[in-house]
Amino acid sequence: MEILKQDIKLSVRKLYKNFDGKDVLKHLSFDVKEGEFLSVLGPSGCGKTTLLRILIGLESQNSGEILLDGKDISNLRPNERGMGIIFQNYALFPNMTVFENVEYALKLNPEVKPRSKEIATATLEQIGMMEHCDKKPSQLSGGQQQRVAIARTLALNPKVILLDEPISALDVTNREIMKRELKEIQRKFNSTMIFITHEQEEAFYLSDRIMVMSEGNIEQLDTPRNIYEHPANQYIKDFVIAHLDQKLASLEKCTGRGSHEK
Ligand SMILES: Nc1ncnc2c1ncn2[C@@H]1O[C@H](COP(=O)(O)OP(=O)(O)OP(=O)(O)O)[C@@H](O)[C@H]1O
Repeated sequence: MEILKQDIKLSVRKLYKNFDGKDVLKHLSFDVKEGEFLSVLGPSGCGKTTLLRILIGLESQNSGEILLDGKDISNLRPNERGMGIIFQNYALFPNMTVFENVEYALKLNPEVKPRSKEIATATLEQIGMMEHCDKKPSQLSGGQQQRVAIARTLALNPKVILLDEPISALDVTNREIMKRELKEIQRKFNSTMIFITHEQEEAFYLSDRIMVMSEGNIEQLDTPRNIYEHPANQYIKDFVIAHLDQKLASLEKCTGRGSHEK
């Protein structure tokens, strides 16, 4: 799928990382479009987290470039990159209320500080958490805590939001709810999101495009439909398609519906 140059938000060029003599990212190149939800899908150890940590600046690459809105940010500090990150464990401040958690980083920025209350209120309202604004994180469900973590990131209006397996820590019911909410939030805020996951269904449900990785390489980068209909190689057939078909078959078995009835 071709991307027009003016649509590119983030551009990664020949990103290479070596840990203790092992090539963990093998010269990855890819673009992310403005407003796109891109999933990075791969098994444990394929380099997903390393990629995310390099993008946000928590880890440095051995070589390669990261361009955001055409500007080279490869060597900037994390807080200078204009990106936000949402971790699996939410990382909320336990002693602060929901409102204080969202307002905290806004107050640290002199430019937005005067409007910190207004921005925190608007974001919490949009995300449906204003009614819980005086609660501490421990008084919230896992899904609600995750929503606060998302509100805290969105309030800072980052150019790109990175999500490190944000759904995996939730129980099955909350995971389904969060999946739907995440998609809604992304549409509402028109955010550019890069979502790390090892769950095939999650990636297929949420993404505009999926980047499938194995052992530091990109195996395929395309829309869910194109990947399903035109798997690039045997790895995609085994790791992605076979898994999805298996899930579909067990779903049909549970509901008593055959594939011809779809
Ligand atoms: N700080 C580090 N020092 C040495 N090796 C590391 C370091 N961080 C990651 N690695 C190695 O790099 C490889 C990729 O790890 P990474 O965490 O990026 O994979 P992943 O796809 O995110 O896996 P998971 O889903 O289990 O988190 C692994 O072999 C891992 O052991």
